[in-house]
Amino acid sequence: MAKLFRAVIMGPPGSGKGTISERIAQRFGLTRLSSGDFIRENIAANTDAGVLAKTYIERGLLVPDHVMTRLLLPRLEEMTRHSWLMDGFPRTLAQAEALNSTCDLDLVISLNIPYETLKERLSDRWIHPASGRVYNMGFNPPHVQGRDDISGEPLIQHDDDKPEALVARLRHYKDVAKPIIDLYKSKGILHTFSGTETDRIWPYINSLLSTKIPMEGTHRTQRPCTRGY
Ligand SMILES: Nc1ncnc2c1ncn2[C@@H]1O[C@H](COP(=O)(O)OP(=O)(O)OP(=O)(O)O)[C@@H](O)[C@H]1O
Ligand SMILES: Nc1nc2c(ncn2[C@@H]2O[C@H](COP(=O)(O)O)[C@@H](O)[C@H]2O)c(=O)[nH]1
Repeated sequence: MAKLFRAVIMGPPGSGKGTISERIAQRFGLTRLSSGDFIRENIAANTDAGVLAKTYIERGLLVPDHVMTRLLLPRLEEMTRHSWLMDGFPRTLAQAEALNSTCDLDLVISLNIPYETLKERLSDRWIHPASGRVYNMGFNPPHVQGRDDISGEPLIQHDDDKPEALVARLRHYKDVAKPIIDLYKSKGILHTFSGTETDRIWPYINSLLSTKIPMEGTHRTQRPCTRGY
């Protein structure tokens, strides 16, 4: 069995999940899986799941668990020969339990970023809706202000990225994330990183993963992801 490594990255809105998961994918050659990207693909393809998911996203709500698990878990079953890092799933305990019945995770990264930092980042966050590409006027601005670097299409800001929406969003995140964090802590696979700058957190994540991700040539047995949900 070729070496495999499966991990999840979680954190509140604006914590740098997308930013850090891109760096991890590039540095360690993992496949980056993003629940948001899966949803956008289904919305663009006008699938039943995409049409349903859109009605929730447009209201700034989480997509129902059964829709997310039906959307994501079959994709994980196709990834039995790949190492991956999942960004954005699980977001609820039900999702974590569904994932747990399907795949063995090696590691979970949890980002613990102060409220004021989240508020500042989200107020400067601009997104290309179709691709989910993310920019920040202070951290990674687009080449042309207001335009996506790849498509040139306009960037937008999410209403729920506004400061007045963040307090409620953050409270909801803490409520739903706590049992997931407790679950992974009890499994001994949770690693929490705190700070206000991704560039200062990154070296610690990099060195942790360098010790955890199997080198070429090492072999580990691991059950493939199977339809356990
Ligand atoms: N695991 C999930 N369960 C339920 N809904 C999800 C899940 N992942 C994504 N979504 C929905 O899709 C939307 C877009 O997800 P995406 O991760 O791209 O952006 P985001 O969650 O707003 O990012 P951030 O956490 O940085 O604010 C989310 O706002 C949420 O409504
Ligand atoms: N000013 C900073 N902005 C940052 C940093 N790391 C990420 N970001 C930006 O914040 C949002 C949220 O990141 P996401 O990856 O969770 O979407 C996004 O706009 C990033 O570009 C940082 O250290 N400083």
